[in-house]
Amino acid sequence: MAYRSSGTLRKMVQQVVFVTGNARKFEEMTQILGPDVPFKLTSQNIDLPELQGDIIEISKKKCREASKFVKGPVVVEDTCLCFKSLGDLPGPYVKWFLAKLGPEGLYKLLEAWEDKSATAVCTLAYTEGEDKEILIFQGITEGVIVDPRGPRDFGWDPCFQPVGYSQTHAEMTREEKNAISHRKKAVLAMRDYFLSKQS
Ligand SMILES: O=P(O)(O)OP(=O)(O)OP(=O)(O)OC[C@H]1O[C@@H](n2cnc3c(O)ncnc32)[C@H](O)[C@@H]1O
Ligand SMILES: [Mg+2]
Repeated sequence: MAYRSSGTLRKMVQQVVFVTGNARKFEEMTQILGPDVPFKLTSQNIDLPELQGDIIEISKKKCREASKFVKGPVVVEDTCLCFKSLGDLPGPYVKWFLAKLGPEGLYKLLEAWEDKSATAVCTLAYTEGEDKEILIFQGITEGVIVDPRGPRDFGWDPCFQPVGYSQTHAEMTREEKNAISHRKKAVLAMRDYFLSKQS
C-alpha cells in the first residue's frame, strides 16, 4: 500500500504492477488512466511465456505466472487481432504473424477474402496475489484490415482502421487512438472496478 495526499485527506492507494515486455502498452495504459487513478501503476519487464489457448485462458495463465514474481497486486494484458474471414485467427498469435509478415503481410493474408473485418481485443487479467482470484477486464474494437498507412512504431496499428473512422490507428494521434481503443475500454473497466471497491 502507498499513501497519496488528496487535499487535506490522506487516502490509501493500492499499488498495482503491470507486468509487460511492451513499453507502448504501459505508456498507453498510463495515458488512458490519466492523473486521477484509484491505484498507483508501475511496470515491470518480465519475459512471460507466450501461451496457447483461448484468450481468457491465456490471460489467466499469464497473470498467474506474473504473480509468482510480483509479491502483490499484478495486472497483465494480452492483445488479440481476430480476422473474421480466418475464423478469428491470428487472434492471440498475432505477435508472431506480425514479426514474420509485418503489417503488409497481415493485409495480404486477407487478399483472397472480400470480408476484411477484424476485431481488436484487449484482455487485462488482475490478481491481488499468487493465491487470489483472477479478474478479467476486456475491451473490444471493431475495424477493418487495410493496406498499411501511418507510422510503424506500434504493432499492427498501421493496418487496423476502426469502424467509423477514415484513419488507421497509426495515423491517429495518441490521444485519438486512446479515446476509442480496445485498450481504453479494458483499462476503464478495471478503473471502474477499483472505484467501486472504494465506495
Ligand atoms: O509482454 P506482453 O505484455 O505480452 O507484450 P507483447 O508485446 O508480447 O504483447 P502480446 O503478447 O499481447 O502480443 C500482442 C501483439 O500485438 C501488438 N499490439 C498490442 N497492442 C497493440 C495495439 O494497441 N496496437 C497495435 N499493436 C498492438 C504487440 O506489439 C504484439 O506484437
Ligand atoms: Mg506477449
